[in-house]
Amino acid sequence: MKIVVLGAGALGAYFGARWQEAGHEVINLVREGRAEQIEKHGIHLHSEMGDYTVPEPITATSPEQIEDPDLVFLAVKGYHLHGTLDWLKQLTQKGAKVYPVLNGMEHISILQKELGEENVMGGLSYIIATLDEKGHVVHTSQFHDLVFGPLHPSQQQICEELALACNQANLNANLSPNILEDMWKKYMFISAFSGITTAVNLPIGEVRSHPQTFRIAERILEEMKELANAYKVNLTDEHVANGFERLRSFDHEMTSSMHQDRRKGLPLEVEHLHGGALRLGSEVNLTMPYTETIFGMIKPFEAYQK
Ligand SMILES: NC(=O)C1=CN([C@@H]2O[C@H](COP(=O)(O)OP(=O)(O)OC[C@H]3O[C@@H](n4cnc5c(N)ncnc54)[C@H](OP(=O)(O)O)[C@@H]3O)[C@@H](O)[C@H]2O)C=CC1
Ligand SMILES: CC(C)(CO)C(=O)C(=O)O
Repeated sequence: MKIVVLGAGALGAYFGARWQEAGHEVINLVREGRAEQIEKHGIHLHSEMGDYTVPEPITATSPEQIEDPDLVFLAVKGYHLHGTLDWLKQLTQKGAKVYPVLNGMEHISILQKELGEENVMGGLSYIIATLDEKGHVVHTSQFHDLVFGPLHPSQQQICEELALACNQANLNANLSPNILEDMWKKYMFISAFSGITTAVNLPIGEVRSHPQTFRIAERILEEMKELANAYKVNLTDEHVANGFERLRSFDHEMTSSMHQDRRKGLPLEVEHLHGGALRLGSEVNLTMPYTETIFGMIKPFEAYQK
């Protein structure tokens, strides 16, 4: 497959490298700064699932340099989504489908409106990865999972081709028959996990040691379930219980990517995640007091620089 990685940061560079390792053609479509960094230091994975150096990383700095792309793996932060739309339009006009892997939900309707429903697949990822000072990927979890599926009947074939490509690679992949529900499950979970860890600036183990604090995470799961239900996605109390159980099962030091970003003094995706949930809630007259409080607590750090 010919895969364009748009957003060759922690997650994009990681999965791009895994596909390339399996023999697929991967083009990292990057801005100037990242192009220079890749030129200087290459793409390297420090990974619990096996280190890997991409022998000859391919970069492009404009879609005009790319012919016949099959797929765009879109792995930018929510606050960079709008900056990718022109390039995405050019790539979809060249025949590519877009697999967005961003946390959250708001980006889906934006992409569908801008690119056409037939061009936007559903997707998400479970991984814990970040970039070091050389722009190398540091992958610190035992999981490196991709979940994807069609949001439009015309996408079944590309999803099956991607599943085959993933089967050949050092990663876990799941072609989901109900990707919308899976995305909402992740959105529910990440709103609680990233919300509580980022707001109190502590890893999940510390949060768990204070039941009053941990309870807030459970309340956010419940609010997100109500929100999904308001959008006719059937999340249940069992999904809430599973999400809460997952938070219980994480290692003491485990934390969310948003909290890692707060620690590094990087911008935060809180507007896309919690802000997006509140906007969706207000459209269906759903009040979400815990989500609103967490949103307000994180907001001052959104553009915080060390
Ligand atoms: N990291 C993780 O463990 C996980 C992340 N996610 C989600 O995945 C998404 C990506 O996260 P992550 O990989 O951590 O983010 P990173 O910040 O590491 O990477 C994002 C990359 O996008 C690039 N980018 C931004 N705008 C553009 C543009 N217009 N054109 C080309 N490249 C662009 C940035 O490059 P530049 O240097 O030019 O700014 C950067 O390299 C987020 O939504 C996150 O929530 C989900 C699960 C886990
Ligand atoms: C829940 C987790 C760690 C797993 O991928 C994640 O998505 C994040 O922190 O952004």
